[in-house]
Amino acid sequence: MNKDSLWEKIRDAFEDNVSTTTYSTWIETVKPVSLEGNQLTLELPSPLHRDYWKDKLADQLVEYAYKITKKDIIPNFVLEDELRNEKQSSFEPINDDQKNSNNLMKNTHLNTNYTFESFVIGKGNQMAHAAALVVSEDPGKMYNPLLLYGGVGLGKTHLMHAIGNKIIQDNPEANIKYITSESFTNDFINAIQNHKTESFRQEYRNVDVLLVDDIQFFADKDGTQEEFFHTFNDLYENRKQIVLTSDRLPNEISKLQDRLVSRFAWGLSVDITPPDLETRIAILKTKAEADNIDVPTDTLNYIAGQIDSNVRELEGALSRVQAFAKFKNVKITTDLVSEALKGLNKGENKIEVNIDKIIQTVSSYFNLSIDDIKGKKRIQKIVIPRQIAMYLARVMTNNSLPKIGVAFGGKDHTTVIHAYDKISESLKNNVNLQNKVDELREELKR
Ligand SMILES: Nc1ncnc2c1ncn2[C@@H]1O[C@H](COP(=O)(O)OP(=O)(O)OP(=O)(O)O)[C@@H](O)[C@H]1O
Repeated sequence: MNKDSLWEKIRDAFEDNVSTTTYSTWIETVKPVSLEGNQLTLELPSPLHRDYWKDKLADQLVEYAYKITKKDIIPNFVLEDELRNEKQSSFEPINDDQKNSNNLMKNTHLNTNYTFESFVIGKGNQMAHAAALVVSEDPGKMYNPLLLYGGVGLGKTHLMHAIGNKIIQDNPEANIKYITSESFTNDFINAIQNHKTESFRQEYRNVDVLLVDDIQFFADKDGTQEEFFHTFNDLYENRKQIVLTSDRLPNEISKLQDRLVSRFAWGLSVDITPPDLETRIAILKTKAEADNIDVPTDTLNYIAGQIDSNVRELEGALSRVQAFAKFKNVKITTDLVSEALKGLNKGENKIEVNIDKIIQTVSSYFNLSIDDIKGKKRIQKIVIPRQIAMYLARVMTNNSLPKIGVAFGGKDHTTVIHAYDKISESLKNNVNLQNKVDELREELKR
């Protein structure tokens, strides 16, 4: 693989995982310079970019590069003018120590920045935090598996790493493995191809703690599910701790085998919901302090009021403001923030799934009119699509139940709950419905 194709893949991985702001500010501005051995040299436009990369993105880059190449790629960040002056020799690649300070511990793939100390507790994540803490203090005992679920960017991965970091801190000998379900799948496929399934099994079944991120991507992959089922059983029987994250409850993941769904429910499942205003302010305060950024309180309040989707977007907004102020060489004020975040608030920069779009998409998918979906007709042909639309509104948007009810022609919130329960229940064993809901989800994300 050459520098360009490797960088392209890494860039795409970032694009899928960061906000548009973060992507356009920090990722798109990078140019690959060379790939020599394991060292990937990247050119960045400013010292600020280099600080940001080293601080916030380098560990993610190493992780993506590892997934792509199965090698530990070492990033080397250089600036445009440094390259021009051919002073490259003064820019050492990141050595192992620095890499650790870039928060990636090689053996576990844990991000050492994601700790309980750096996690702000609020209404939406209180339970998840408490459960994670219990698991980290006594792994393999109380809640096994622990499943953290909820929307994107709400801190599931953070808590999962915090568990791993705490266990390592208390017991440096502990064998901890963090992996995304996609990497597990890739590892498994590679193992089959290279006739190394035995060592694959050894690797996964010899751990004390297995942390698997984003299990929704197991959907549809029967062979991997089968393998994971055995891994799970083995670890569980040996009282090893398993922690899982997912964007929804396992029974809502269509094409996840029933035996996995039931095992995942053996322990404790806790959801994380979007942070309220106070929590968002507290998170911003913590981040600003950690990064040594001087932001007046009312300006922080303003940012928290503008960005209400998730914590990742919130962090992206703060970074954008910071970069903006540095480039302009001015202090951060509410006016500056308003300029920096123009066009960005309320998730405008991502594909928005709102209730109206859901109603529209579902009605045309089933060849019905919008009035049918919003109306009161009780014939089967309409009732089911209406319930599917309500279900999607509940799982794909952050609207409250009463708000969803109102958008569906002024229905009571109990109707929405009923629709949600009905569809969730049917999704467990109705393959036809699963396919329809999957197709609709895809359509809505387009
Ligand atoms: N309560 C919190 N306190 C401090 N930081 C938080 C909190 N919640 C989330 N974050 C930060 O927000 C960012 C996104 O969180 P994280 O990656 O854990 O989300 P996620 O729920 O795993 O999302 P996804 O499903 O997209 O992987 C991280 O940088 C994390 O540190």
